[in-house]
Amino acid sequence: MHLVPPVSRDRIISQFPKWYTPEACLQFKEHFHAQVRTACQWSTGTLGLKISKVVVVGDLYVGKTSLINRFCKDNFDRDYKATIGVDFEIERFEIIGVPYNLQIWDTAGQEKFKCIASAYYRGAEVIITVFDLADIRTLDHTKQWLEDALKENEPDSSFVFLVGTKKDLVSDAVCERTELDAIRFANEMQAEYWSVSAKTGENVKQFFSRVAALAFEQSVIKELENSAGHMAQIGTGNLIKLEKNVMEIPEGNTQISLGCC
Ligand SMILES: Nc1nc2c(ncn2[C@@H]2O[C@H](COP(=O)(O)OP(=O)(O)OP(=O)(O)O)[C@@H](O)[C@H]2O)c(=O)[nH]1
Ligand SMILES: [Mg+2]
Repeated sequence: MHLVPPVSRDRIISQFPKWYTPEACLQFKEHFHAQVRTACQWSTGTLGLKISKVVVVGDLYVGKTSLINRFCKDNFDRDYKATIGVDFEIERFEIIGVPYNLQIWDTAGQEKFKCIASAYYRGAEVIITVFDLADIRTLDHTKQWLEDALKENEPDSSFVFLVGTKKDLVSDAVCERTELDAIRFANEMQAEYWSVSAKTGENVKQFFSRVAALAFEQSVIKELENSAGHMAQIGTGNLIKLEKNVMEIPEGNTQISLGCC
């Protein structure tokens, strides 16, 4: 029998992680939705794994692989090794007591690999669009990267993040100036904005915790809506039994409109 090791402490999320800046933030909430918390409390402890797909896109050399490696392996390589096509990592979390995985797809920024990479955009619950804070031209290209990724997905089905990397390479003044432009872009892209450094690790854990919490909550809400208040299936093959009157959700309501938490 294979025993699955426990999720590491820094992947256990019990409070809703905070945004980076209120000027480009997807949700201002500070707590998990009350109904989501209730549903998760009812889980039996024998849940299968729930998984969300995350796709990371952006120009070559902006630091996509480094960002993922800092988070998943806690390392940083100064040498550039171009990603060829795509690669992925699976990162385990436990969110308000429920096991949860992010499948993080790292794609190549080089033009010659774009057609391979774009084949993996489909079904992304989260799209992370990356640029280099030390190379402002890469910010200009983020809208095109996002457009290409959105084309492969249902409208309004993905959370979008805009991430400026290599924060350690720019002064605070340059970072602040670039952030003004980036926040404008983020608002136009309906994205949440973050500045990070894979080299120092600044904001990397906070960023991915935020990604995981938003994607987790969204997927639970979708399943509660689909279950129409009888039996919510959280993840493949795992059942969360719910009191009918507790979980009733108005029909056709796709917004998060379950009352304030
Ligand atoms: N100083 C600094 N360098 C970084 C940072 N992130 C990445 N780099 C460097 O930037 C270069 C490119 O990083 P990668 O992560 O390989 O870039 P990529 O976006 O994955 O590139 P492609 O795979 O070709 O699309 C490497 O030499 C990294 O060491 C950072 O936060 N700070
Ligand atoms: Mg790469």
